[in-house]
Amino acid sequence: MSATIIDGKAFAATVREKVAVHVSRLKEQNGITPGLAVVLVGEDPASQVYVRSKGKMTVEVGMNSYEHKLDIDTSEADLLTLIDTLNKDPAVHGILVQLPLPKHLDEDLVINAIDPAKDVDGFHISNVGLLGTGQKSMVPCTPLGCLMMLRDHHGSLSGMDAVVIGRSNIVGKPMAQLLLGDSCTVTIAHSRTKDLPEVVRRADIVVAAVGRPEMVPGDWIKPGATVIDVGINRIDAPEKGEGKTRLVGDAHYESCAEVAGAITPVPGGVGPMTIACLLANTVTACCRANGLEEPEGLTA
Ligand SMILES: Nc1nc(=O)c2c([nH]1)NC[C@@H]1CN(c3ccc(C(=O)N[C@@H](CCC(=O)O)C(=O)O)cc3)C=[N+]21
Repeated sequence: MSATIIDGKAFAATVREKVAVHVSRLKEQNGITPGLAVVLVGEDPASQVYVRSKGKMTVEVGMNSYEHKLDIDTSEADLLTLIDTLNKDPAVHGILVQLPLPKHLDEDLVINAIDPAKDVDGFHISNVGLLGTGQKSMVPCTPLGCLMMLRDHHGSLSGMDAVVIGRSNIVGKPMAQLLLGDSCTVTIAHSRTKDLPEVVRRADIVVAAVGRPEMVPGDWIKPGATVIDVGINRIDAPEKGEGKTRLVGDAHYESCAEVAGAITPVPGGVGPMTIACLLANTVTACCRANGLEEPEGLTA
């Protein structure tokens, strides 16, 4: 059997298209332009690339993009002052503070200083609590993108066995909540899980989100299962030439694709969906802030 490739890049383009339609409607009918503020502390090259790509796509869908680049040794007080200003700015509907932050800054404190209504990452404790209790919230972008692809591929997820590998606050835990919300039987596996291969072999849906290159081999996958690969790992690729690298996921793509029913590639899978969902969340936040009807199909 050879897996269907779930084309996250193409799917993300359709999500951005929907976002763009809603943005133009907001502009024409309501005179409102959604705005997304991205805060980057320090000069991590990978983070700079992501921030640039987010800014570009924000503008492409017709929204306003506000980039705040702060010095690596910015004080916590100064960062909190900026967040307070953005919280109060009516032109800003979404705020994203790029993670990880430099070590001298308390990540939890900073995230929880964001107005939950503008927390388009869905990382604020109040959004985490709302999601956990099945109430309307801002949903973390990566798990939301995974859910959209799964719903698109399967229709209903009800009754399916899902295994999420990884228990992070930004992917594993919210992913499990979303799958539970769609009536999957959910297992969260992690580094201490006993007999991980056996646990994964039971799954109809495998979400790999650990950040370990190619750690899930094909012989862990139940024939026909769907593999959602959240990992984006850069590894050496001497076969491409000296000093060259390539991106791989947390699943071993070739062997998994032989047994899976469907699989997301890396790159071109979950990554582009994460950014598309960030834009979707910004439109949702803008509609909620203005008491307007929310776009359909762009939230959980
Ligand atoms: N507050 C916060 N929110 C985030 O959502 C957040 C963050 N901090 N910090 C960094 C990570 C990383 N992240 C990615 C998004 C898209 C791709 C993406 O589109 N990747 C392409 C490949 C890009 C390449 O070629 O390097 C792909 O998978 O096809 C990757 C990584 C969001 N993050």
